[in-house]
Amino acid sequence: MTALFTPEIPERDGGEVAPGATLVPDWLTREQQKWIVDQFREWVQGPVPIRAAKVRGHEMSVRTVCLGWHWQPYKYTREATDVNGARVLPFPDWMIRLGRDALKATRHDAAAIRSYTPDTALVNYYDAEARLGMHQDKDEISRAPVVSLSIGDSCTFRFGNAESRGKPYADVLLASGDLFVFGGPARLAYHGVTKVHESTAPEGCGLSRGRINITMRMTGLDG
Ligand SMILES: O=C(O)CCC(=O)C(=O)O
Ligand SMILES: [Fe+2]
Repeated sequence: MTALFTPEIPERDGGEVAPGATLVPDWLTREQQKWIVDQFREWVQGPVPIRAAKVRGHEMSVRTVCLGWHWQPYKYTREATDVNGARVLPFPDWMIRLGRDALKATRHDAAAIRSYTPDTALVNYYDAEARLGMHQDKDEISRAPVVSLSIGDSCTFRFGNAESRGKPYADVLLASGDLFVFGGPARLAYHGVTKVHESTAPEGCGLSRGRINITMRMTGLDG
């Protein structure tokens, strides 16, 4: 019944969502989105294939493949000891450049841009039912900004505060091509994905169903 009425899709406004957190709608061109989806199709095959990470024995609904460092709840390793023991693919140079461009687009200062060297990316795939509970990205030692890119179906992204999973938070729409950067006072804010909006992927983005999200990060780890 509820589906007969307007679904709760948040507004899609660019700008500052919270101090330190900025949304830039339509940041990636369709061509860039499609090119990244082509890379994704290779990443998922391995050497460490895409998988649902297990949290306290339960598989997450989101599936993840990593670049540079492998993330598992709740640490980074070079080898995917929770999957097949293989070493993850190296972090691509083009993604470092893209990360710096993202900081430029969100008005970070020159020193922050120059020193930004992301060394891990968590590449998530969401089908229409997938969700991501409210969490902090805090397994990194570095507190450099997190750069998030979305491709495919849009989602409702909940961005909250650093104190608790609860209010205050803002619900924003992340659509295909959008950039979201959170750093500074927002770096440890709780956030999650409450809903994927099925069949909203635009023509030409390279993905006909589901949603890809890439978060690049600086781990601050050596070796
Ligand atoms: O899918 C998203 O937009 C957020 C992903 C995320 O928070 C994470 O991978 O830690
Ligand atoms: Fe996160």
